[in-house]
Amino acid sequence: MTKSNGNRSGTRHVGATDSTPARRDAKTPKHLLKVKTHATAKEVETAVLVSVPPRRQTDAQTTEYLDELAFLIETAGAEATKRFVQKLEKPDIRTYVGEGKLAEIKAWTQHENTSMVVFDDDLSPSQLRNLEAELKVKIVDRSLLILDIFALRAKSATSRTQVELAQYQYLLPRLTGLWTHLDKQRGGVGMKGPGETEIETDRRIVRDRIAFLKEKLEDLDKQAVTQRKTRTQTIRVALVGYTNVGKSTIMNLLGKAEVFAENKLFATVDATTRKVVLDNHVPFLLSDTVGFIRKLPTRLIESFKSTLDEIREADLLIHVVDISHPAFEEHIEVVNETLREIGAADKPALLVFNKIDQYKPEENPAPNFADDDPDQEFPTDFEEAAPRPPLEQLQETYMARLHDPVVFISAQNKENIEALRELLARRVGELAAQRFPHFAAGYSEYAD
Ligand SMILES: Nc1nc2c(ncn2[C@@H]2O[C@H](COP(=O)(O)OP(=O)(O)OP(=O)(O)O)[C@@H](O)[C@H]2O)c(=O)[nH]1
Ligand SMILES: [Mg+2]
Repeated sequence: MTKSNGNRSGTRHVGATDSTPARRDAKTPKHLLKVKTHATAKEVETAVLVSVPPRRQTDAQTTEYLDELAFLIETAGAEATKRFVQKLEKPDIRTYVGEGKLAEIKAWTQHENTSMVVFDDDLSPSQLRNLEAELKVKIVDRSLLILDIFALRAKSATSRTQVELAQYQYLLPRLTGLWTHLDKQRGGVGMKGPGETEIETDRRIVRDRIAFLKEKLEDLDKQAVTQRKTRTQTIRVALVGYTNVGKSTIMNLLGKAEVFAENKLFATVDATTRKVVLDNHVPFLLSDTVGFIRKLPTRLIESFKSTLDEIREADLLIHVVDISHPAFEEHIEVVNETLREIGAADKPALLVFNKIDQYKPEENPAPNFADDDPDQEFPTDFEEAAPRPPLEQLQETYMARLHDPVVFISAQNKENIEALRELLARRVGELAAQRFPHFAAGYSEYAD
């Protein structure tokens, strides 16, 4: 772990890791790369997490969200070492947190090894600038963090172009802040200086680049559409769900594919499609897709259009849920909401509750910042989360409550996979019978 203070004296970080397509692409202007790239430290970077929950949010939820943010940080290759929480009606317009909290954060970052301060929301360009001026460490917001992870994971031409486009769209309104490191050199010179001209030049370059990337994506999209047209004779099924729930693991089980599955968020960024034949049933195409997460910026969702087309064009969705996660019900909501946003909410779906091996009833998710964080301002109003019911009870509740078929499995221990296969084969059979009625006689044995 580094003893020096991270990026304090270095170039500021505005959206790229060393692995970003932006950086590898020879067409990106050199001077832009210089300002937008930070050295990916060989040592583990340390991060301070900051959250401003609205007053109605329970402490258990706040902990849950901070745990998720810490997991995102870990996935990006850094380590969360401290959490600051301030309950406010809404974040401060100037510095996201209030003055007092900002002073506390500053005192901490000055005395403890801190590479960056990470905010669990998106910051406005002016908040970003003010915080950077005040704290003098790398400032990272939620979009930037997710973009960094996507950049690390994106492999295909399409997903790399999508990430690069999203990075430049993130960068554009924030370009003014890029020149703050010149302030000292400019001294008493007024606000209009060579810096401003350079910003305008950079804005133009970035806009050109955005236009170029959009065109490139359109071309890639056309190719993908042509490719997908050849698949119209086959039923298409897409795995969807919150990130890290086990989609790729299920894909590997059903599709005999080797898809990268890992206990990290956003292990999958590229969509993968495999032909699946379950025993003697109707063959179908199964796609593994990028996971969803709360507060996923709409802009980011939009730039992943081609990946999400895989979901939009599917005949059936397998919505995978990690039932061992304390916030699984909220995750279901986030996924349903995201499906609504991308126009895929009305598709037939199977709900698959995964990780039953890890489900622990009676467990209360307790806030863990209460004990070790003297800064928190609301220790008294901790609301206990209700204990979780036994698995059997949960199963009955869900089976009774939902219209869609439900199945409970452990992809890891291969528990109840047969039930999933049967359900899937039956649903695909039914859909095939509707889509291709003239063939119906051929598979009447399972289209019951
Ligand atoms: N205990 C347990 N772990 C599981 C199970 N299924 C998957 N996992 C683990 O959960 C982690 C995430 O699995 P993935 O298959 O990568 O999840 P994903 O939904 O594809 O994740 P992203 O691509 O990141 O959105 C891995 O470490 C898996 O080994 C299960 O049934 N039980
Ligand atoms: Mg995956």
